[in-house]
Amino acid sequence: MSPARATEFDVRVLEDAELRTANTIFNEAVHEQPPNDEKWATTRKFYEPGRTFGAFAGDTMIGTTTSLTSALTVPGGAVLPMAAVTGVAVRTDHRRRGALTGLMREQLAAVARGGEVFAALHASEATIYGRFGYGIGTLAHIVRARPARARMRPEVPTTGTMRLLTQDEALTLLPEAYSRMLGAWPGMMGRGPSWWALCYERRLRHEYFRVAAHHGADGAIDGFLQYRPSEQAPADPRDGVGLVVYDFVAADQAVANDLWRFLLDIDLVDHLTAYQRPTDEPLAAALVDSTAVRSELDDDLWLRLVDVPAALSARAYGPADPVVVEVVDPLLPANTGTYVVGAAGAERTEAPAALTVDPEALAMLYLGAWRPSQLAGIGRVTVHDPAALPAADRLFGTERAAWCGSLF
Ligand SMILES: CC(=O)SCCNC(=O)CCNC(=O)[C@H](O)C(C)(C)COP(=O)(O)OP(=O)(O)OC[C@H]1O[C@@H](n2cnc3c(N)ncnc32)[C@H](O)[C@@H]1OP(=O)(O)O
Repeated sequence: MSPARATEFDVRVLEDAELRTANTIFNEAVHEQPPNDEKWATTRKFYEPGRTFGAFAGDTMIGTTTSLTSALTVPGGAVLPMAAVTGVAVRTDHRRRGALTGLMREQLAAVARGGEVFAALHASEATIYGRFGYGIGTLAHIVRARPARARMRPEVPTTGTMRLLTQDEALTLLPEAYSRMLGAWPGMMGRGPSWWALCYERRLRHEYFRVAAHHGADGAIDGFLQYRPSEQAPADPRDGVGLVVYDFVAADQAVANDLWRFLLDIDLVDHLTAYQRPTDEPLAAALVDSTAVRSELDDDLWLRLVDVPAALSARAYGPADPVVVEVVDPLLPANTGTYVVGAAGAERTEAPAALTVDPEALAMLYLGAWRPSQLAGIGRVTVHDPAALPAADRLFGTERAAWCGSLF
């Protein structure tokens, strides 16, 4: 899909003094009350200097987008710079006139100029961002559990201890703990100070969130949870509340077991929802009653390869014969070209292409969320040489399912 729509608005980088207006436009677009002065003092910390754009009708800001400085773990373990796009909104009275298109064009051009290899976002609606070259790069499960029925099997390994953290402990201890786990999954993203301001400080200081950490045998934090009740406590506490888990990071399966055990053992909880769990998490099999949890497939990280040559050459590939892939990218034409992808890496070539992809399909393949043959079967990869598909499936496949696990 090509973003052919023209924009009738001026788009430029915002000054610091304009950020609160941008934040108000975003809050109103997602039906949230804009922050009061006290909450704004925390909220503004996630706006990094020079990374927020505004779209203007004359002197009036009518749309905005911003991004956090981040990074992406790619298959093989390399970590590359990424812009984590958020705060996207256009005022209701100026929609469908190209404001978003103008904002996306300017933002992607700036990300490319700044040398960030990827842009990524979580989409409010799945129909918006494909036209700008974003594709679903990682999938996740929404897990719904009935704690009363969800008991762990006795043989499930346990390790270390759980502890509730104060707000200050969470804000000081978790960034370093997370950075040690960043390479564990392809698809995990770097969490810089602006991410912690947006997703921890703002929530902990102004809403009712709890944080619990897991300490390993050496005393270091190797897993943690952020959660809150999903609704008002019932008049009769015995009816139980709903709990929603916003963050769940574990260094390994034994730690994840303990985090789940902790969550499922919290008293006076009727139902529990955890978003963004890995699609290959074996939780149901860890329970006495495997039907006490239900998993629903969800889109997770929408990825945009901004520098295709750098992205293709940075990841590891599975063992297979090389395949020549053509990329057609009307929005960032420097990416358009033909690449030979093989077990040893990827580089530009003049050889004829076996497959042709647009940036959205490439993003869906890049972290292994889909196989090339799957996308070929639904017409989203153009096949010039069908014999190349099995090799392409092996090349782009990953040892474990990619997982992002960070909302923003
Ligand atoms: C990463 C995040 O921050 S997620 C949060 C995103 N923000 C929101 O969802 C807030 C509510 N929505 C909005 O603010 C706006 O509707 C936006 C930002 C989604 C779209 O802004 P607009 O200025 O109306 O988009 P624009 O006019 O540039 O449209 C671009 C194209 O996307 C399409 N499009 C835009 N919004 C939608 C939508 N919600 N559903 C389907 N298609 C859409 C348009 O039809 C248009 O298609 P075309 O080029 O083929 O004609």
